[in-house]
Amino acid sequence: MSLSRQNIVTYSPAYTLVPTYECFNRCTYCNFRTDPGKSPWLTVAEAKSILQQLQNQNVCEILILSGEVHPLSSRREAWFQLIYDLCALALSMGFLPHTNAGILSFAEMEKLKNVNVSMGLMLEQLTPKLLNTVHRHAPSKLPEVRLQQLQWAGELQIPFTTGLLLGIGETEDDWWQTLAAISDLHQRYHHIQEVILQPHSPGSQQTFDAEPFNPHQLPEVIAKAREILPADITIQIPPNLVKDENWLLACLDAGARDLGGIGPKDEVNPDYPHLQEQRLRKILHPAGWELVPRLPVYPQFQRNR
Ligand SMILES: O=c1nc2n(C[C@H](O)[C@H](O)[C@H](O)CO)c3cc(O)ccc3cc-2c(=O)[nH]1
Ligand SMILES: C[C@H]1O[C@@H](n2cnc3c(N)ncnc32)[C@H](O)[C@@H]1O
Ligand code: MET
Ligand code: SF4
Repeated sequence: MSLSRQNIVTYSPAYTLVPTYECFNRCTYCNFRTDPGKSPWLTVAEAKSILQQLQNQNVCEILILSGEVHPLSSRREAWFQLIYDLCALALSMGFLPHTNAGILSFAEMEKLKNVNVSMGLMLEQLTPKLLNTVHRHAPSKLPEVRLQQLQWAGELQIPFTTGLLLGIGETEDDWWQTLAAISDLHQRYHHIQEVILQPHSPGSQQTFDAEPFNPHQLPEVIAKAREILPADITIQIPPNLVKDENWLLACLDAGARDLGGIGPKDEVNPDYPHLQEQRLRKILHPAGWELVPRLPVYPQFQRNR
């Protein structure tokens, strides 16, 4: 690698499609979900008209981010088919789909592999303590179920994004254990392309009454994560959740090298708008960083389709 490339920070010009906001889980930090049956689903026709407007706008990634229909619900199959059809549509229009639709069966994951360039699922935190608090009514957040998703993605050789949600009642030791688990799985399957360190950021819809994760702690977490994770995993931080410019720069100094998907709306944290790309450049450039767009699949994972 040439010296000049050491000061590069990447981001993915992205647009988020939401098949449905309805979710049978009730994570208390969630600002996204509605109750089952309470939100109309996105139609393929609506998605097509959105995607047509995005053509020639330099957007590559279509993030398909969804609330979850219960695996035993009679509506599960239609839900899955919609997600599949949205991915296939995006691909056919020249975009690169990345799906995070929560917990999938092995067969569902195997099918989605054919219409995604990469996929994602946050581990959040592996400590079972959270099942008594923020995840009490969220069966999809069982630690062993989420770890198994990462293992299946490895078996299927799907380039994968995962991460930690920070500040939801875990301890520092819990961070290192969750990171070590990601590291172990990657050493077995070599499929994790990036790890998101996502600071809990309270929004107007959530019931979880806690402070935002202290951004001043983030550089320390990143530095330790850099030590725990294999060097070929990139650390991603969401710039809209790290408001202070100096702390954003401190995160880069600590080892973060990617700013994730940047688009018109952060569907998970709608109360935290993204800075314009030009504004970000103005913050990063004086500090010696070059902001460069990337695809939702990292070069080392790119295969001919
Ligand atoms: O704009 C966002 N993008 C989110 N993304 C997308 C991410 O920033 C990247 O665009 C993708 O990882 C593809 O590179 C996620 C992807 C995942 O697989 C798992 C969780 C997230 C969470 C967010 C998020 O909160 N906001
Ligand atoms: C899609 C991902 O978004 C994250 N997520 C969900 N709610 C919040 C919040 N209030 N603040 C920050 N991140 C959140 C979770 O980690 C989830 O897996
Ligand atoms: N429901 C999925 C999860 O939590 C993805 C969207 S969260 C707003 O993993
Ligand atoms: S965070 Fe994901 S799983 Fe949890 S309630 Fe929200 S949409 Fe559902």
